[in-house]
Amino acid sequence: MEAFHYRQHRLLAEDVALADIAERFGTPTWVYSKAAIASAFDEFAGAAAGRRVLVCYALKANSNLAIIDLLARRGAGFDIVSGGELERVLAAGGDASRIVFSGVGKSRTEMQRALEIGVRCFNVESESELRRLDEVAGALGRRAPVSLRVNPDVDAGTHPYISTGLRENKFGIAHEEALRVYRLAASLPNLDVLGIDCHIGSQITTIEPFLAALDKVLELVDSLAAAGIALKHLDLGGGLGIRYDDETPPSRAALLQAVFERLDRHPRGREFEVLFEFGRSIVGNAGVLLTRVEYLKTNADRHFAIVDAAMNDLMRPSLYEAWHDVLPVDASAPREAAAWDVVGPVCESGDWLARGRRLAIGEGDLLAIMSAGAYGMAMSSNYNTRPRGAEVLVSGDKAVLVRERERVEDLFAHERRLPDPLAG
Ligand SMILES: Cc1ncc(COP(=O)(O)O)c(C=O)c1O
Ligand SMILES: N[C@@H](CCCC[NH3+])C(=O)O
Repeated sequence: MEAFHYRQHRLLAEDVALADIAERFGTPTWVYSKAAIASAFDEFAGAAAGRRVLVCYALKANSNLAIIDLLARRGAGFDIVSGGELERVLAAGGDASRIVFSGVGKSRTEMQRALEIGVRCFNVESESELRRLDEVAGALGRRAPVSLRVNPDVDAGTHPYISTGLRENKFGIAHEEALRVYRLAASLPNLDVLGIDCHIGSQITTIEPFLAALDKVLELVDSLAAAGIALKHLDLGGGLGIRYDDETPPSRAALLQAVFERLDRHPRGREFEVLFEFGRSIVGNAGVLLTRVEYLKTNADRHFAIVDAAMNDLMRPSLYEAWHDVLPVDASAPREAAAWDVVGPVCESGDWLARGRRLAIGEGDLLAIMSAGAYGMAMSSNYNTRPRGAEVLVSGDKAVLVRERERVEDLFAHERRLPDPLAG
């Protein structure tokens, strides 16, 4: 059964009516389905059965502690990109030895902390970072486990803002440079070269780019072996897309099977442990943003439904012109359907969540902005001093608060009025 579905015209999350959640917790509120998150992760884990595979959940997609906890209990590893995300994994009970640390700009402090707690691997993205990591590890008297993130120059066919595997992107080490940088890594005294890493982009809806990147990775693995550098793992990144509108991404199992088939054709393909860093495909369709219509407003040109969620809550539409389906929470009352622009209260013309949607809605109605589990709350801000919404996790007929709604006073709690010397 779909996690979000209608029963007698009422939209439910599992067995809980979204209208009841709005009543209990207010709006805007993010609602996640535990079963949907668990089954997405389990589909990856099931497809990997019989192989040495670690699916590392990319925290950046949604870093709520309850979600980390849920995935940690199912055996997930974690892909992090900051010291903050590292602390979240630990606070949620995740295991340091299952963390891979990605990102182009790791600070010394972040490196120290990650070495102290013993992360699984650093995905290093530049020569300077490699040298710094060696130095930081040496000062601590430790060895740093490393992979180099290589940039395979593969077009993943995604929105230009989220492609990462092209030569022009800031990510990774150019494919042609990789052998030289690996030699450097192998020569530095405080590093252990463990693997190779590659992540080509996000919301990828076909299998081909993953296989093209894997081929480039395997070519490198062979050149490295010839140079006497033997790797233990391949980290193939994340990036599998989901259905927002009419996309038809491969299933999680189909992607993993295609990858394993390709690996099996390589003479040493079975020797490597395989890591993945999936984010969106685990949580994206497991969450919605629940919002209430404040006002309807029609001018000569457009119909606007002004809702209580905005671009500060879900910025994907304004940032990428991303499509999110919009569903009425109560689909029973027939009203004349018009084409509505669903917009928020923020003072920006770019503040919209959906445009030109045929919806039958009235003031006070509840709407669900669908497929909002990934890069929703995680990318939200407090622009216009808007407290961010609550987060609720549903399991069966239970709904629990997993993040309280912010209060306005929280938002300026760390600010100061003019201190004395400047007050005059
Ligand atoms: C290094 C890295 N790993 C994993 C991910 C997760 O990607 P996705 O949510 O598309 O699976 C990202 C984001 O694109 C990333 O930058
Ligand atoms: N934040 C983006 C994806 C970027 C993925 C992070 N590398 C989105 O909402 O689609």
